[in-house]
Amino acid sequence: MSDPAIAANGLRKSYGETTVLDGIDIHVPAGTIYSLLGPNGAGKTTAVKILSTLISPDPASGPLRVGGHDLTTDPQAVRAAIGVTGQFSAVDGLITGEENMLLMADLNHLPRGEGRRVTAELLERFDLTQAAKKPASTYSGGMKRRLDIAMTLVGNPKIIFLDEPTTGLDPRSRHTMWQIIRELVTDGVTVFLTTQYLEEADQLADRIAVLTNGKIAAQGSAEELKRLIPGGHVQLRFTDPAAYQTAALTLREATRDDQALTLRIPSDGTQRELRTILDRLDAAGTEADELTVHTPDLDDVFFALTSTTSIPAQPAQPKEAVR
Ligand SMILES: Nc1ncnc2c1ncn2[C@@H]1O[C@H](COP(=O)(O)OP(=O)(O)OP(=O)(O)O)[C@@H](O)[C@H]1O
Repeated sequence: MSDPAIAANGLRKSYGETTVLDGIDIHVPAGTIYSLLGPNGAGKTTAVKILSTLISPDPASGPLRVGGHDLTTDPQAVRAAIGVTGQFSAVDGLITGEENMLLMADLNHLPRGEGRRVTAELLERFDLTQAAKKPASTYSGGMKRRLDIAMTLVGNPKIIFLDEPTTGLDPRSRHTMWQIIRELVTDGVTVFLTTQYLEEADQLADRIAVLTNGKIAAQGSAEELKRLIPGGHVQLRFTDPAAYQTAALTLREATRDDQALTLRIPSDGTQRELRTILDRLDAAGTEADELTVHTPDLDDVFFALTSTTSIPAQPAQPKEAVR
């Protein structure tokens, strides 16, 4: 297996008495999307700045490697492997989109012809060819973000840090950006994404880490995180009262709704649990007309993990997923 794109162990950062990152571990396999989620001020931007060599970690941190290079001893090699698109865009509004791109090509020491070729290709890819000769200050928010990512790609980075890439964008531009991020990964790029939108992490990330109080409170896929908090259940709906009665006698732990002919069984929604329920129904010779798995959504998880109180016993009404 190849080296992880990012392997940070015991990452620490304090400002005076304030501990912002209290020894967090981040492991991102190459070619995947990792999302760091956390409330405002949790330390997401600090983590991005450290991993992209903009600020130093505390010396007490464990080994930190990005792109296979040690962050402390070989920051130049890390810089050559990464691209960063931050909350403060690198786009210069006074010059055209094309000129911004050519400037990046110069900064990356691309020969002139090569710079022009890459610029034309990226402007085309990000649907900016028509606007290429206009000053970037005339671009919409979505166009500026696309130009910003295009500029990051001029250096052909293997790892890209996107710090809140869709904040302030309208839904259509946000979806375009999601598509761009997915395509980056298809091309083999690793994406480290911070976002304040849970839906964004849910849509894009292979792995999500929830950062709170300087520590990672939980990490996993969106589905794994959703299973961490209570509220999941399987609902079975019947049209035949006799089938319903048989099932209710078989699944005695279920909550009954005799009017609606539905049974609700607490479950984490895993394949194993579903199979067990279906096997028990089979053994009793009965069959449900509809089976629905209800899982808490990522909002429920986020609030449960980042609130100061413990996980609520009654989370908000879970979203439904008919399977
Ligand atoms: N240079 C600094 N000196 C002192 N404190 C700092 C400095 N930079 C950041 N902080 C503090 O570190 C904490 C984390 O900030 P950071 O910007 O990393 O959070 P964030 O999770 O990115 O938040 P947001 O979503 O609001 O951007 C905040 O409390 C912030 O005030």
